Order: sequence, then structure tokens, then C-alpha cells
Amino acid sequence: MSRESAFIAMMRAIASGPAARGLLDDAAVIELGGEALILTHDMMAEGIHWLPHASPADVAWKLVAANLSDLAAKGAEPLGLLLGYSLSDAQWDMGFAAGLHDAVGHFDVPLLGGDSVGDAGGRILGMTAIGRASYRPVPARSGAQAGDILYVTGWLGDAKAGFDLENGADEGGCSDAGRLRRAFKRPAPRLSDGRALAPLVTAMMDVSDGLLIDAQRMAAASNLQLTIDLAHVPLSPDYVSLYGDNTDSRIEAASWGDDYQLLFALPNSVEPPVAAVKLGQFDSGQGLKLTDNGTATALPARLGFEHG
Ligand SMILES: Nc1ncnc2c1ncn2[C@@H]1O[C@H](COP(=O)(O)OP(=O)(O)O)[C@@H](O)[C@H]1O
Ligand SMILES: Cc1ncc(C[n+]2csc(CCOP(=O)(O)OP(=O)(O)O)c2C)c(N)n1
Ligand SMILES: [Mg+2]
Repeated sequence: MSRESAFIAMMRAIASGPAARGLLDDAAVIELGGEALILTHDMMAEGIHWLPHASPADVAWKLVAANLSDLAAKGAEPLGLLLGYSLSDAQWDMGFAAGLHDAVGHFDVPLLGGDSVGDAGGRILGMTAIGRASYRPVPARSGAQAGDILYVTGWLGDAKAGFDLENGADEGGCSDAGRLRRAFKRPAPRLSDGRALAPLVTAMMDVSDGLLIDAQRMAAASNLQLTIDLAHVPLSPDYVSLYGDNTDSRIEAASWGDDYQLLFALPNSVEPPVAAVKLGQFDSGQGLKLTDNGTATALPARLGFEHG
């Protein structure tokens, strides 16, 4: 067990109310009369979530996007943001403020407040995003049913490719390295897809730590077995131009993380109303199984990103 999951397990014993959803979901859900408030908090730290030479404006953008992605996963409409900020040098602070200004304008979500601290011993940021549910019951990770199909929006692995390029990797034959870099630095939360999907899905979450680990969490929360076919993992042509299309490159795309796509379950009879690919199927039983073009294959040792 990672230090992160051990710590969350301790928090689970404290977070006993129904709004916390057993700390088994992307966000808390507070039912208020005929409405539901959705609340999520994400932290980012230099060296862990962004490279030391990253632009502070990009860091601000990603902090907003990662938080809004958890709202998207619950089909929510953003209402506001609160920022936790460790003061840095004046130039970094100004760059961050400029990026935050751009991001709140782009996503049309107000900054409501926050708190700042000096000399924190490193750049560590926190953000709370508050949203309003567009559909109730608010989709959970735990609602998938045996026989449901698992889908994912967009491509997986582009953020990993963008990270490698930002870290100095050769662009090789990649035709749109800028798009890959943006996928890593300025991910796009799937807010409108989330709202379109919320009335139809039996379960939904975003993919932040990696498809395999996040899908395993959905299967565990739903108390089902889930089989994913590696051949169905959606790779972009740009990703394939850098890493090829083979078992290793598919496993990397399915386990590196930072994708911020939506992962969701639908009954077999329901077609998704947004662009998405089928990854696999839920069955009665437990655990994550992997196939490659229909043939059973071993799970990799590492399913995704975990802190500690
Ligand atoms: N330090 C913490 N204190 C309380 N709850 C936490 C803490 N860290 C994570 N959680 C909770 O654990 C669950 C899983 O968190 P996480 O995997 O980070 O979700 P996500 O990837 O969607 O942001 C969520 O319910 C989250 O609120
Ligand atoms: C410098 C750097 N190294 C590695 C990564 C890869 N990475 C760091 S955290 C993470 C997963 C998402 O972060 P987390 O804090 O777990 O977000 P949450 O799942 O809570 O939304 C990934 C893929 C990165 N973004 N930046
Ligand atoms: Mg999430």
C-alpha cells in the first residue's frame, strides 16, 4: 500500500458523513434541498506535478484544470475556486497570477478567495473547486453494474509524451509536438462531456493517476471485476510517432497519468452521447484483468501514479 493510500485510509475513519462518499470518489457531494454542491480539492507541488523550469502561468492553468476535471467527472457546473498559495519570488507570483487570470476567464469560473503562506520550504499549491450538480443522483465511481461497458473520452498518453518533450526528449517524427506539450501543461477538463454523460452513466470518474489504477478504483468501488483490452487504449498519432504502437507503449499510456479524460460505465444498450472508445466490460467478481486483442495478459507491476 502506498503512503498516500494508507493516509487516505486513516482519513476515511474520520470522514464518516454521507457527503464524503466514503472518500471513494472524485469529490464530495452535499445535498441541499433540490440541489447538490460538489466539492473537490487538489494540491500540486514543484518537482512532483511540474518541472522546475515550468512557466508559472502554465502551473496556474493546470491547477485550475485538474480541479475542474473532478467537477466534470460528477457532471457539475463550476461555481467558484479557492486558492492555497505558497509565496514565491515576485516574478513567479506575477506569472502565476497572470495564468490564473487567464484560466478563470477561459473556464468562466470566479476566484472566491483562498490563503497564502510565506517560506513554505518549496512551492506547494492547493485549490478547492465548488460546483453545482447538473444531474442528480450525482454519478459516483461505485455504480457500475455487471455487463456495463467501460468507455474513455479522448486519447491517453499525450500528457506523458508532452512531459518527455518538456524534459528534453527528441521531437523525432512528431508532427504536432506543441499539442502534446499543451496536453501536459494545459489539460482540458471535460466539463461539457461530463454534463452530457451524467444522466446516462452508471459510474464516472476522471483519469488523473492513470487509466489502469483509476479503472481498478472504479471496479473496486462498484464491487465488480473489470476487463480492459490494451488494444482498445486510444493512442494519438502523435503519441504513436514518438513511442510506436506496441504493448509497452500502450501500457505506458494506460498507466502514466495526467490525462484528465473521463472514464465511465454505460449499460450495453446505451450509446455514449460524446466521442469515446470502448475499453472493456464489467462482470461479477473482483479485480482488474487485462487482455491484449482478446488474449489474457499480465497486469504491469505499476498501474499508475501514487504518492509515497
Ligand atoms: N489529505 C486528505 N484528507 C482527506 N481526504 C483526502 C485526502 N487526500 C485524498 N482524500 C480523499 O480521498 C479520495 C481519493 O482522492 P484522490 O485519489 O486524490 O482523488 P482524485 O484523484 O479524484 O483527486 C477523495 O475522496 C479525496 O477527497
Ligand atoms: C515533474 C513531474 N513529474 C511527474 C509528473 C506525473 N504526475 C505527477 S502527479 C500525477 C498524477 C496526478 O496527480 P495527483 O496529485 O495524484 O492528482 P489527483 O489524482 O489527486 O487528482 C502524475 C501523472 C508530473 N506531472 N510532473
Ligand atoms: Mg478525480
